[in-house]
This record gives sequence, structure tokens and C-alpha cells, in this order.
Amino acid sequence: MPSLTEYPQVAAGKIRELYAVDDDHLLLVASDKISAYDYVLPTTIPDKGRVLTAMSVFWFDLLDVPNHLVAWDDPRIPAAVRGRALLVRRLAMQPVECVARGYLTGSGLTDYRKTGGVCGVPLPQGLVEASKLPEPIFTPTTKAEVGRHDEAMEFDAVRAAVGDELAVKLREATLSTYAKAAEHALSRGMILADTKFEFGLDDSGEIVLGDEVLTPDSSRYWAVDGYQEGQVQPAFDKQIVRDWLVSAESGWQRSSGELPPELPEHVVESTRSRYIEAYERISGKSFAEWP
Ligand SMILES: CCOC(=O)Cn1cc(-c2ncnc(N)c2C#N)cn1
Repeated sequence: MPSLTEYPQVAAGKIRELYAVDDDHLLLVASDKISAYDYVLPTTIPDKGRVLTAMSVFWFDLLDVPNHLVAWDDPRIPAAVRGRALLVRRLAMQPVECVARGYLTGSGLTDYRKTGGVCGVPLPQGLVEASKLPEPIFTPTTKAEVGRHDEAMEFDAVRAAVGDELAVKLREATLSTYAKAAEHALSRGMILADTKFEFGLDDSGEIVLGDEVLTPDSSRYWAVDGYQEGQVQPAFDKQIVRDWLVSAESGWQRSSGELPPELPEHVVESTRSRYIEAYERISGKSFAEWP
């Protein structure tokens, strides 16, 4: 069994790292780090990396779309990260964050209030926070540099970036994959409000689903119970953390620009439970059975 130090690191995000295994394979490793209000918090959530990896594996198996997953249990995966790492095949990743939205919130709502639509896609008047959209929309963004925000792209910008034919294929793959996932989530009592996919091309030029998929870090999940149009929905996984950070108890002021403080044990434990609950509701499996 190799050690992670044998694999050169090729990319690092706030929460995840990517390593080169060989010419054709990469290792996508999820940490237990958690971010809130655009900060990576000093406190980790035990098992978060394993839960989100288990969720990606579940979704890759459920969705019948070509994807980059080779294995999550393989001799090439170092023991230290087994269960929170995906062995994937190397793709030519496309320079577009492929976002699908079924509900209006966050930056999409801000865009709508300014322009009447999102990423140039016109929407009906009268929509409010958390409104369900008449049909899901493709609202791509750029892949921003580390430390910068992704920027909204209109469809013409996607065409300019990848060409007309591939732009259409990316939109179709994004919306059809979102629809399948949202339908399954709803059958499990969860609203998949939006999600971000990354696609690459394999050697035959086929579109292949990459990155992590349909995790609470790449998606907004809301519980159906309690869904109320017109108000900000609690994020299934991070709301406890967000609420504590802006409560008097934390002693932290979001506007201060200071790093957030350590989380108390009860917030860590409740958040760990929320991640496990999200996985178990969506997958119908027990997290205790994940390696
Ligand atoms: C540190 C986290 O950042 C990323 O994983 C983004 N990223 C993905 C790739 C990638 N590159 C080739 N083939 C792939 N299958 C993938 C994947 N997934 C590169 N950066």
C-alpha cells in the first residue's frame, strides 16, 4: 500500500486535494475541513471527508452517466485516506462550473433581482427567496482562481470557452443529471435546490462527469419538511455552524474580517450527525457500513 507522499499533489482546494497516481489516474482526497462565510474554519468535523466521499460514490452508482470514478477501494489508495478518497481517471476538464438550479436563492436570486433572470436566462416576474423555478436552469460560472469567487457566465460565454457543440452538450448533461438527482432526493424527503458539476472529456472526446458529485459542499440540500417559499432555507448540513458563528455565544463578528473561532464540541457533534443523516437519507444506507 503506497503512502500519500508518493503521489505528487497536482491541485489543492480549501477542503480537498488532488494527487497524481500515474499518467492515467488521479486521487481526489476529501478532508474533514468545513467552510462557512467563505472562511475555512479552524475546527474540523470528524468523518466529513468520509461521508462526502460515500455520497459521491452513491451518486456515481445511481446516475447512469459516464463518470471518472475508477474505485474508492483499491490498493493504489493509501490507507491513511481510504474511505475519503476517489481514484479517478484523468480527463481533459472543461473550464466551466456547470451549475443547475431548480430553486432561486443565493447569487442566483441576487442576479434575478438585478436583471430579471440568472446568467442571462429570463425568468417569470414575482419570484422570491427559495421559489421553485418553472423548470431547472443552467447557470454556469467560471472556475475562479484560489481565493476569488466564481463569476456568472452567460451561455454565449460558455460557447466562446468550449465551442457551440460542447456548450450545448454541457448544458444538456448538467440539466438531465440534475433532474435525475433532484427526483431521487425528493423521493427521500430532500430538496436538491442546486448543484455544481464539473465535466471533462476522455480520450474519445466523450463528456464524462468528474469532481465530487451532489455532496453538501457542491450542492444546496433542504429538508422538504419545513420548506417555505419566501424565506432563506436552512442549509441541511451547515446551518448549525452558521447560526452559532453569528450568535452572541461565539464572540465573533462576521463584519470584523477576523478568522472565525473554534467551534464548541456540541456544534461539531451536531454537524457531524447532520452530514451522516444527509448521506443515510439520500442513500438509504447506514454510514456505519462505510469503510
Ligand atoms: C483539489 C480539488 O480540485 C479539483 O479536484 C478540481 N480538479 C479536478 C481535476 C481533474 N483533472 C483531470 N481529471 C480529472 N478526473 C479531474 C477531476 N476531478 C483537476 N482539478
